Amino acid sequence: MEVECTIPRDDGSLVSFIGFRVQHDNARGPMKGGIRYHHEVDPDEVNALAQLMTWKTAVVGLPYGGAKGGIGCTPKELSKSELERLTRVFTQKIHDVIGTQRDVPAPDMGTNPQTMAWILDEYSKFHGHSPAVVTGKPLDLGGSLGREAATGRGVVIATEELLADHGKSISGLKFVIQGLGNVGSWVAKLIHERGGKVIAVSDITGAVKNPDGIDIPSLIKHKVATGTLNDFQGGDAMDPKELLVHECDVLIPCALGGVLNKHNAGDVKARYIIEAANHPCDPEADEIFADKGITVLPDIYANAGGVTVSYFEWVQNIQGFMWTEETVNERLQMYMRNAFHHIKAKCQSHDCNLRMGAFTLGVDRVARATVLRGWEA
Ligand SMILES: NC(=O)C1=CN([C@@H]2O[C@H](COP(=O)(O)OP(=O)(O)OC[C@H]3O[C@@H](n4cnc5c(N)ncnc54)[C@H](OP(=O)(O)O)[C@@H]3O)[C@@H](O)[C@H]2O)C=CC1
Ligand SMILES: O=C(O)CCC(=O)C(=O)O
Repeated sequence: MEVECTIPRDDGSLVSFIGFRVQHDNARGPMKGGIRYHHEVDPDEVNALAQLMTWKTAVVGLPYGGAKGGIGCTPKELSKSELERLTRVFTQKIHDVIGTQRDVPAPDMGTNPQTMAWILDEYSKFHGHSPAVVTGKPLDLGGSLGREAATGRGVVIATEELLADHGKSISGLKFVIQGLGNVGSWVAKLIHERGGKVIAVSDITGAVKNPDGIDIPSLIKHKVATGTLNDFQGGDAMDPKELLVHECDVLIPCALGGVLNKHNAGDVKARYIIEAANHPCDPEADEIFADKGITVLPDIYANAGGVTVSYFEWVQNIQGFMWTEETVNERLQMYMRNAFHHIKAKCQSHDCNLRMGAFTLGVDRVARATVLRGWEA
């Protein structure tokens, strides 16, 4: 669905944005997926991201299908009240296609718990108080403990599983991270806490490196205070284009799609790539990585911690009972570990790599639900 959202700017002038909600599949349950605010949002991208959600929810065994939404805008150029008006108008246009048992949005790039609070409030004007219509909400409105950190925490659990499978652990390895937003900052923090050396980090404002390991809590403090990585005293500035091909053990893209492609894949020096972002590696890059013996942990598994804790949030809202953060984190670990073992089993039975194993697992589960419902052609 494509909708035009016209809002008054703070100066009274009118401006229009195009918003999308794509619902890909609901064989396994209500559709689920984030809403992205970014200037590159377009129908093809939202469609591809919605499909990824279908396979992702199936890979981790959640009772959901897949959807995704977005608005083509640059959130940093809009004031808080303009973002609120835009989110409310978008919700007015899509309220009758989303719903607790139909399609449940959540945050993605450029959106956050406040965005979800506005959607919840606007949706509830039409349908009555409906906390489970969105996840990733603020705690005061029924959000779950642990959701903010969940995608990053899931990425780190997935990384631990992969490294353990190769007889390694995070401690002492060198990591490079692209993006220091919700996902990237939690990935960096948790890797640092586990003794990994984060030797280079970038965001949209620049990149910083330190071969001895960056003090991540100080870097995050600096970014929160200044809004940028520039002028951080605990490392040297680097060319952001160099970041993805910087020497390291593990490369973790946590920002945009398509950043690893035929132009730079041949120069990547990492031994492992963990897809914390959605589709950061294009198919040509995948082939180059396979030839170079670089192991890629695919997005539909690696970043599934976010939607897993979104599921926990939805369950808590429906039950009207809040879990402790410890319970959320323990159950997240269980889902991520189980999924890794199920993917590995597919890799073994089909003699394929982790991406193919994850897709085979997800597609099989969706196909079984489709057939059981009697929907097959
Ligand atoms: N949030 C979630 O729960 C989930 C997110 N994902 C995926 O993870 C990725 C990141 O999402 P999230 O952290 O939520 O988004 P955020 O908007 O919180 O953060 C995005 C980060 O990417 C940085 N960035 C943007 N463009 C560039 C660039 N060209 N080079 C380097 N850094 C860049 C931003 O920089 P700056 O800080 O300067 O703006 C910011 O640090 C996306 O691909 C998303 O789809 C996947 C699963 C769940
Ligand atoms: O938490 C969710 O429901 C969706 C997260 C998401 O958009 C994603 O995994 O890409």
